[in-house]
Amino acid sequence: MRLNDDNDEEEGPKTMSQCSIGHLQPEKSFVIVGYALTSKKVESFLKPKLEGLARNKGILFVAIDQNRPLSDQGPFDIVLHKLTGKEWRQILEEYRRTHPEVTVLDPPDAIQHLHNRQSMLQCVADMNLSETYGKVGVPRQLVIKRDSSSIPDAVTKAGLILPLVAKPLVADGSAKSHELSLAYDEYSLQKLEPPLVLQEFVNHGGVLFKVYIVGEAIKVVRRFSLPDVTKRELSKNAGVFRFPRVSCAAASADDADLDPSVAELPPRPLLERLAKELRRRLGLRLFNLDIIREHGRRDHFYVIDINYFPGYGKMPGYEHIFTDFLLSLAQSRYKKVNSWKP
Ligand SMILES: O=P(O)(O)O[C@@H]1[C@@H](OP(=O)(O)O)[C@H](OP(=O)(O)O)[C@H](O)[C@H](OP(=O)(O)O)[C@H]1OP(=O)(O)O
Ligand SMILES: Nc1ncnc2c1ncn2[C@@H]1O[C@H](COP(=O)(O)OP(=O)(O)O)[C@@H](O)[C@H]1O
Ligand SMILES: [Mg+2]
Ligand SMILES: [Mg+2]
Repeated sequence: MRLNDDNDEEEGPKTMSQCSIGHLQPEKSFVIVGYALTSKKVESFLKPKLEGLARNKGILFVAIDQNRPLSDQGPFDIVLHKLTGKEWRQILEEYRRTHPEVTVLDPPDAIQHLHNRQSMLQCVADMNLSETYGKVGVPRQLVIKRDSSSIPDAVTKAGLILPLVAKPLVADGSAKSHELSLAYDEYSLQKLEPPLVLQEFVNHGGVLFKVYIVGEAIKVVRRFSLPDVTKRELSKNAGVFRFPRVSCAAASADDADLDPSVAELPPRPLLERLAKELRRRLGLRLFNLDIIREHGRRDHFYVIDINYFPGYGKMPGYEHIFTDFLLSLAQSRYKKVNSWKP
């Protein structure tokens, strides 16, 4: 491993993923990052600009071959991954146990915590963050494990107010886990398919904030979101409206001409508190939060979604932020190892 030489120049891509590490002997001078990602993720994240900048900073990305034992590959300084399945989780856990010198981003069990929409938001609810800069909570929600006919009763008992957003309980990245519905009336709730989370819909002016976290770094962008539901609309409409992949279809709202009270970003100190606390409680370093501001209440925020290793490719300047983060990890690991030496 070589420490950051701060050479920031961007140059053309070198597809190191196709090179043999042994041949280049990069372990002597480079930070080696093994990655296990879907081809979609490789395309959106591992763009030529990132690989080029990384290379200039002394970082090499090397594809992990899932058909070969992980221990036979590398050696890696860092392992970056976003794949699903129990088998893969077990491979990673075993690798973490046998290779404590490698930083695995992030621990599989911590990621697993985000694969359930109830446990995902529990940390935010427990924090009950309320301070000078505002209040951060989660919308009131109810988990329905089975029996759709019981939903109207359960909703009344819990005192949830319509409309409700119905989200699949499991958030494992599958297309199905992103199929959301908006339910306008109690009777129609029976049409929903458990297991799901029923969440109060919070009017937020049709814009949400994506808060990207990469280690200590935080970057916020605006995205268009579902429009507000007025009282009149609520009284006129009935039924369940389905949205197959509402969040992915949403365009950036950063350059849009928005009402300033809707567009104003959440206060930086509030986001820093929230991110710091969530990093600690979730045990994760790579994630984003979908945050909305209750329409008309400047300092009332709700976290509605947390995603592991999200679409960083859409985060402005992610190449610099990500490579700096990888170097900082390698540096702290280097310091630790050297402090053990006599
Ligand atoms: O595909 P992208 O680049 O839009 O990224 C997706 C994220 O979009 P975003 O960062 O919010 O723009 C997306 O965020 P949302 O859940 O849509 O808010 C997820 O993180 C998604 O991963 P998964 O399907 O939940 O495992 C992410 O998908 P993967 O790229 O990880 O498959
Ligand atoms: N409680 C809510 N109030 C208002 N809008 C919501 C709420 N929950 C979700 N949404 C809208 O639905 C979209 C998708 O919901 P989200 O929980 O982020 O699911 P996904 O994991 O599929 O992105 C959000 O980006 C937002 O536009
Ligand atoms: Mg989302
Ligand atoms: Mg999500």
